Amino acid sequence: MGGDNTLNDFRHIPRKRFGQHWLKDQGVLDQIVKAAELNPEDCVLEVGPGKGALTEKLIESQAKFIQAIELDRDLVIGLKKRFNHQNKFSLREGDILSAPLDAENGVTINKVVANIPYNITGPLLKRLIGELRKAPENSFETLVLLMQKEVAQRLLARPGNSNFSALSVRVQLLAKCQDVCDVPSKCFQPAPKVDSKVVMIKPFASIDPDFYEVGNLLEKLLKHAFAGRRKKLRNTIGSFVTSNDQIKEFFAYRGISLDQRPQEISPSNWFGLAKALKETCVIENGTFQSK
Ligand SMILES: C[S@@+](CC[C@H](N)C(=O)[O-])C[C@H]1O[C@@H](n2cnc3c(N)ncnc32)[C@H](O)[C@@H]1O
Repeated sequence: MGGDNTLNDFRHIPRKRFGQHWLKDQGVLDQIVKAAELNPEDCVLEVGPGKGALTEKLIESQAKFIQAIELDRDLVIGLKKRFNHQNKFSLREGDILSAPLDAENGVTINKVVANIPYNITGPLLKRLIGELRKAPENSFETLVLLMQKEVAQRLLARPGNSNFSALSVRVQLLAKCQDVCDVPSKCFQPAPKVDSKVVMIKPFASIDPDFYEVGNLLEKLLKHAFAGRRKKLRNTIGSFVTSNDQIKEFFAYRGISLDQRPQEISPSNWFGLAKALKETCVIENGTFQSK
């Protein structure tokens, strides 16, 4: 495409505050695009096109339309020069945490493909896939995201794994996560201090609206339990479990014990526990009391 595809096409000193690490490994760029399984119906959102290494591959793919959002004004100038003649591409200057998530040509975006700025990973995931207490604004079919390995491992971890955390529970209740590939720091220029990973996230298509009411309580429960992740449940949430017969029954029915630690409890059991609590408890002064 146009021959202008090196990282040095336009001079720009990478800005740390924008998490700027240019992906230079063609093999990884290809794997990201392949994982997104782009077809002629797809409209893709790219977060932070930077100098356009991934953008170029997305434009070359079968996807119908690419909507990119870039925060750094200096990069926007170079990107416009490089890609604005492409009629399947549009660039919005703005912050992905507040910019509209629709495409400028009116087409509904169904996939997100991005090498994301690490410093906004948490709020970005919340905006793109929603939260336990709040549905997302857009329901995307697939997200293929390159992120810090440590965070990716938490998204992928299963109960019992040392990386299993409150984030694992939150995300796994909202989406299916799959490992795509590891990305060592040498694949970037400049190289970040940490390694990365590409993850495919498929948000669940239908989430019961009641989910978010229970989710609100589950959020409190997770904070409480994972604040003492090495502690047995008995010592964090034990008092209201043992004082409530229905919750005791729930533990027995699901085969959960108060001698377990929070990272041993599956996402569906966490949700079930929150649901049972919602039916039987109220929160007063930050603690659970039987209704
Ligand atoms: C890790 S770089 C990826 C650049 C390019 N996609 C690549 O793969 O080489 C992250 C990009 O996101 C941009 N960015 C940072 N914060 C942003 C935000 N809040 N909204 C939109 N873009 C942002 C940065 O300027 C940078 O271009």
